[in-house]
Amino acid sequence: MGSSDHCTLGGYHIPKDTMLLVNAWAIHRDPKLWDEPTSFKPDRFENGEIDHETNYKLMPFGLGRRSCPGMDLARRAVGLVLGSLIQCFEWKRVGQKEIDMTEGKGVTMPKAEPLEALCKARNMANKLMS
Ligand code: HEM
Repeated sequence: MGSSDHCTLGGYHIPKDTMLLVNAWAIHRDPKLWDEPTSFKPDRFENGEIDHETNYKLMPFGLGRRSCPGMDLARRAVGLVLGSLIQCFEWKRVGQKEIDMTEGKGVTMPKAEPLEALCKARNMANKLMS
């Protein structure tokens, strides 16, 4: 689906019927918007620093009328799934080599080198499942 009419966005003229894609990958790594954009710093999201009503620099679920309708479910599920994987299993990497975090190509950001890991159910997980 393209733009329904001519318009100007950020100084650029957008003709009618243009398909415009937002490069969230670049916005999420823009050093003008983020301090050390490629560092893992979860504390940057503490204290409600990012106000989702007025601040559009974080958009993992898109924005506006066509944003992801599964956002609330996904936000709950991600924490629950990750917490369950950590709580129920013991995880080990294969070998001693540091895990290569290089990004591969693709819309869903695959790892360039697939992650291989060993997992073993903890005792409490067996109790939980039985
Ligand atoms: C971590 C998990 C998820 C992420 C990161 C995610 C992200 C996104 C993004 C970026 C879009 C495109 C928004 C746009 O075009 O601006 C989208 C659309 C959509 N998502 Fe999700 N999503 C997730 C989980 C889910 C779940 C759990 C559901 C359903 C149960 C869901 C259903 C949809 C649907 C139906 C659309 C299309 C909406 C439309 O085109 O009007 N998503 N999602």
